[in-house]
Amino acid sequence: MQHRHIAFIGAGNMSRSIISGMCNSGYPAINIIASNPSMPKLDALKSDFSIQITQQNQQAVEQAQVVVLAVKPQLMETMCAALKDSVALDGKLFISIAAGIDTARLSEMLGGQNNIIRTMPNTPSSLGKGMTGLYAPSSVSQQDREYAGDLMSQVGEIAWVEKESMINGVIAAAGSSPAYFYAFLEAMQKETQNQGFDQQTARLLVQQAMLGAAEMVCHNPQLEISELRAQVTSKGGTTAKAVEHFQENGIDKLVSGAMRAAVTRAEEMAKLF
Ligand SMILES: NC(=O)C1=CN([C@@H]2O[C@H](COP(=O)(O)OP(=O)(O)OC[C@H]3O[C@@H](n4cnc5c(N)ncnc54)[C@H](O)[C@@H]3O)[C@@H](O)[C@H]2O)C=CC1
Ligand SMILES: O=C(O)[C@@H]1CCC=N1
Repeated sequence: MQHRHIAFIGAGNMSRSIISGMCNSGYPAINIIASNPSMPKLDALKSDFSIQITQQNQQAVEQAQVVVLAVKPQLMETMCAALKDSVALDGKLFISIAAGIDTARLSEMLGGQNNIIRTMPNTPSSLGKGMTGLYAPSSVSQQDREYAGDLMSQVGEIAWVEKESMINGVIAAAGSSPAYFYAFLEAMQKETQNQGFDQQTARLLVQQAMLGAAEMVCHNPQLEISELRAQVTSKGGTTAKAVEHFQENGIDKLVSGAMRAAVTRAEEMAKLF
């Protein structure tokens, strides 16, 4: 990928994951700068990856061709207002990773800049196992799209969406969803402990089952997920009873309700911020 000068505004978990993926795949650290109001996360980034650091956003952005907007959604407006008043932004590519702020609103926050790509990554990016959805309005060049796609490919798989509203679908399916799996595993671990196992063994049992199941899905793209489920489910056996219990208690409705709640919240956030 092109090694453009890139600034990360906000040096939190997501920025760290992306920076780690970039450095591991040979992106020159000298071309990466991160800014954050406090020093500890910056110091860690410098010592782990030898990137440039600063506490001044404008200093990071001045030299950068690409600016990653990586602060929490509720802080985006104040951060962008200070930025547009202190640095010339024309000609730069902006890549937002924030949930619930659309490109039109980001453009407004940035004083009319319109070279903006929206992305929605997830936390497994920290292990290079991320899933990122991307959206670019038609005003963004092919070269800039390629750059953003290459960038997010450093930390996992990517999928472009045609319509911006579909980014909210990406949030529900991939951005937020690691937490759904954790919630499911927490419940499984608890019940495994109820069955008499100690905490550590209970965790090992459920986490290894989850890892194995995930690998089975990834390594068998030719099989529908329902077929993989069928392979575990002996007629009249234990799995059939467990799956029946899920179905009788409305697993599909529960899951779709949770995903819709995530989409609805993303829509609400778009109005709030
Ligand atoms: N955590 C997740 O699973 C995901 C988060 N996101 C989005 O990523 C963005 C960042 O999230 P995280 O990295 O999890 O948050 P985080 O809280 O770890 O990082 C945000 C960083 O921004 C810094 N910051 C606050 N005000 C600032 C300012 N004015 N200028 C520069 N830096 C400032 C904070 O000190 C913090 O280090 C959010 O917008 C979130 O919606 C997107 C996908 C997944
Ligand atoms: O919960 C959130 O709002 C963010 C976006 C996706 C994951 N975490």
